[in-house]
Amino acid sequence: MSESPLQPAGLPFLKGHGTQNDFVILPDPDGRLVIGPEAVAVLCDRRAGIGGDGLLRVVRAAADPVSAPLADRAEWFMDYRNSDGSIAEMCGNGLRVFARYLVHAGLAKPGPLAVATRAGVLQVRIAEDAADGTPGDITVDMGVARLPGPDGIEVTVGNRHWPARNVNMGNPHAVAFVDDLDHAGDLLAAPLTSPDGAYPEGVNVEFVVDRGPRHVAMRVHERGSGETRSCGTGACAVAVATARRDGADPAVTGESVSYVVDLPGGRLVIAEHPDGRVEMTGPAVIVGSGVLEPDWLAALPR
Ligand SMILES: N[C@@H](CCC[C@H](N)C(=O)O)C(=O)O
Repeated sequence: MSESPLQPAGLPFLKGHGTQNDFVILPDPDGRLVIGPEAVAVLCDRRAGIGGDGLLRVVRAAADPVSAPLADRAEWFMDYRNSDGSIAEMCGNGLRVFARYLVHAGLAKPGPLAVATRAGVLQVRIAEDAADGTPGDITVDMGVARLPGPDGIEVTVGNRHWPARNVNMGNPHAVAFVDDLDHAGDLLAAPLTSPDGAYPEGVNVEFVVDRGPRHVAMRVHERGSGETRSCGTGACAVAVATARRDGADPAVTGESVSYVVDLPGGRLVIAEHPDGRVEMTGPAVIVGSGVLEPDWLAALPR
C-alpha cells in the first residue's frame, strides 16, 4: 500500500461488521491511498493482519476516478475489496457498515444517504438509535435483481448436486435449495458450478433451507472470501429466488413480498417491491479503531 504523502504517525483504521460479515475500514477521504490486492489480502488476514472478510475504503466520490462520474449524486464512494484482494461490484453488508462508519465519524446523519458503489449509486436509510442506545437498523435499496440465463445451473459439493438459480444483485449468485445446510460440507473450497464457463468472473454460492412461511436460512461461499457468516447481496438473491420458487413475483401481483433470512451471523429482512427494487434491512456495528504501525505499513506488498 502506498500513500502520498506517507503518514509518519501511521494509518487510522476501524473494524466493523454487519451480521458478522466483517470488514477492515480505511478512511481515505481525499483518495490518497493506493492499495494493491496483495496489501488488501495481508490487511484482511486474520493472523498476519487486522482480519476481515473484506476491506472498505471510504473515499469522497469526487476523489476517485472510478466514482468521479457519480459525484454529483453521492458524496461518498464505497471502494469494496474481497479478502483475497479481488474487486467486487457490490457488498450489501459492507454498505450498511460503510453507512454506520460515516455516522460514527460525524460525516453523515441518521436518515437518507446516497452512496456510490461499483454497482452505481445506492440509497441507504439509517434509522435513529433507540432510546437505550441500541444502534438503529440500516436499510439499503439494493436495486433490481436480475435473473439472467443460463438455465440449468448446477452446484456440486462432493457427491451431492443441486439445481441452482442464477441471480445477479450487481454481483453474481447461484442459489441452491438443499434439504440440510450441513450438506454443503465444510465449504473450505469453492463449490463447483456447471456448465463450465457459466460464471467466467466467479460466483457467490448460497445454500438455502426453509424455516417457515417467508422464512429461510442460508449458508454462503463467497467469491474472493470463502465461507462467511453473512452476505447481504446473497440474502437478497436468496429472497428473490425463494419468492420465485414460491410463485411470488411482486411485479405480477402488485404486492411487495418480504422474507426473513437467517444466516450464521444474524438475521436480515429482505423485501422485494412491485417496481422490482429489493430492500435489505439489518444491523451494522463499529467494533473498534486503531492505527496501522508505520513500519508494518512500509513492509506491506506494493
Ligand atoms: N459479503 C458481501 C458480498 C461481497 C462480494 C462478493 N464476495 C463478490 O465477490 O461478489 C455482501 O454482504 O453482499
